Amino acid sequence: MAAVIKLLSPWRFDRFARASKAALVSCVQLHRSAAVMGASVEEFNTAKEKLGNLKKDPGNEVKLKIYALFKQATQGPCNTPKPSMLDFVNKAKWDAWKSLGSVSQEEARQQYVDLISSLVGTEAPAVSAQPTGSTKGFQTLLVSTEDNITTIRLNRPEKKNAITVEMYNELIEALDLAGKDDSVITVITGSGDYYCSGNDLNNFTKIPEGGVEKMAKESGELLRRYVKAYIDFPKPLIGVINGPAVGVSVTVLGLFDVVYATEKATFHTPFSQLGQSPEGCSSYIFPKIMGAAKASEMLLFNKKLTAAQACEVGLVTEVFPESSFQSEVWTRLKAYAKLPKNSLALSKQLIRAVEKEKLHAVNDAEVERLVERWLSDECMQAIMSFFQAKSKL
Ligand SMILES: CCC/C=C/C(=O)SCCNC(=O)CCNC(=O)[C@H](O)C(C)(C)COP(=O)([O-])OP(=O)([O-])OC[C@H]1O[C@@H](n2cnc3c(N)ncnc32)[C@H](O)[C@@H]1OP(=O)([O-])[O-]
Repeated sequence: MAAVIKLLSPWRFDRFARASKAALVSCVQLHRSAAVMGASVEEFNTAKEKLGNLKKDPGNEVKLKIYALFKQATQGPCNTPKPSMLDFVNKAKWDAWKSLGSVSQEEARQQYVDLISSLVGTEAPAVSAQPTGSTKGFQTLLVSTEDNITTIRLNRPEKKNAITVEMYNELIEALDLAGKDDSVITVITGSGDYYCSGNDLNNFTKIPEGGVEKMAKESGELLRRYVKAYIDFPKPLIGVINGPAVGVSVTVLGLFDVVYATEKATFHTPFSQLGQSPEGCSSYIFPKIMGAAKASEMLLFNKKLTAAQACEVGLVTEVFPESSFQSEVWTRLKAYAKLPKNSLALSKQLIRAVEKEKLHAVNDAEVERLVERWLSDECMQAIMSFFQAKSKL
């Protein structure tokens, strides 16, 4: 580990940034005739320059992410042989690159730009009393505002963006800030090959002094606030589902205004498998949008839907081919974000107002049931099985 820290020290990092520039030149040459959507090569280039001007060392974990995104953006998925266990530095870099899986070069470029702008944003002096996504630093999210769009990117790709207690709290805060900033629309998406693997099951292993009852009560309160943040969100909220989605990351999609998915996304709510029960207002919204039987297949019998099936039942608005997903979706979102801000927000609020009270009541009831479930033998047994299976790998 000491070796990793040494290699990625600020001095070495500068060298890495300079080496990256050479690689970038070839990338620009390669792509100079291509029509570039999403983050352009120029934006990528600018982000790379901004990286060299960072005053604060962003830490090894972030540097590894920057490295991985750069490699993915310029060379594509990692196909090089795995370095030996004793080659700590190259192994750490290889692991970071490999964890991006099959993320496209275009998406990696977008994530690289978002990551650098979020790092620059946290260093920039506040220019306005009004909070904006781009001036807030988070540990588990990348939040940036550009072209009238605030993007909240779940950013634990090595854990498939599983939602820790910290991430729940940060998402609540990020949504609160996005609701108040100058952006016209807000987007939630994921880093890496998954959109999100749902609740981080390690949340259940951190038992406070008051015991499991206290843990269940606190988790319930957190979940209630988390779902409330979606119910009350005041402007259009768009899901850009870049890969598989599990559990609570699927259920809250019913509270989004529009959901765009890549064809490789899947939608899975394995609640009964985990001895749990539905949340995110899905016990009300899913039967409403897809009919009781289709909702039961998902919420009771753990049926995993493909993106096309999720679109057929109305959970997903539109499915895109993986190869053009990022460019098509972001082109469309940039056009949406040019529409009049207040008209969009007020129209969304009218649509939501009809059901708001009902949704809060459903949220309360679902949380109450889940708090009981978390204390049940069925649930504890299921969580133990997950960790037992993991330890056998
Ligand atoms: C609170 C409200 C109620 C919420 C309900 C829900 O959301 S219910 C839904 C709850 N969610 C679930 O039941 C999903 C549980 N997870 C899974 O079933 C699988 O991980 C997978 C199918 C998501 C991906 O399989 P794959 O073979 O492609 O990848 P991989 O397995 O190698 O994963 C890479 C690393 O990430 C780790 N990690 C990933 N997800 C979680 C998680 N949720 N938790 C903890 N850790 C998680 C994984 O352990 C591994 O860590 P390691 O070993 O490197 O230290």
